[in-house]
Amino acid sequence: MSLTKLFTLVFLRKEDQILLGLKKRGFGMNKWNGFGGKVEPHETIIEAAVRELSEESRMTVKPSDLINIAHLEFTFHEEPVMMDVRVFSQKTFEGTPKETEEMAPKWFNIKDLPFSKMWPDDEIWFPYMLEGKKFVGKFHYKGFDTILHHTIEEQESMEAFYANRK
Ligand SMILES: CNc1ncnc2c1ncn2[C@@H]1O[C@H](COP(=O)(O)OP(=O)(O)OP(=O)(O)O)[C@@H](O)[C@H]1O
Repeated sequence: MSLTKLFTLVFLRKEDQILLGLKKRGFGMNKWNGFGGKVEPHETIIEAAVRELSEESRMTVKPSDLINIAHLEFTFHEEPVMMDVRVFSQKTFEGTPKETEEMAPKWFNIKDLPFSKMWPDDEIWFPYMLEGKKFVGKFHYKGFDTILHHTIEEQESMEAFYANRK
């Protein structure tokens, strides 16, 4: 793999609901997803997670409140780039979700998620997140609709996973 790009992905939770946003432009357009984007060179992963959440939904979280629940890796057939996605979940936040240039946010009941309008990998790993598990998921795509293969491994802690990764 010649190039790794770092991304964040944040999910806010409220009772039996989860906040998703309909992406209005760019990568993943017309799909529901959590809020996130590329980590810029001058910022930490946590700073990027807080910034992207605010830019895309106008919701605010304290950096120290964000809980890293998963690490996802996406690769694409015959593409040299690996997407390294850090996933966070949080029940403590401030604000009312507002539509922005990039996303239209909406609360969904966790039993009624719009998987047919989400990334195909979401349907595979969301159950782990919704059960409160920590995990590492790796997905290899052909195009943007077909997963050629994937793995998911539960983790004791994400800190231990990153510490033990070479
Ligand atoms: C392939 N399967 C996938 N499954 C679930 N989620 C996926 C994903 N692939 C990308 N994602 C997430 O989608 C966002 C893209 O962010 P993206 O719009 O590219 O970033 P950013 O806002 O910095 O871009 P611009 O400012 O528009 O250039 C980012 O949260 C990233 O984690």
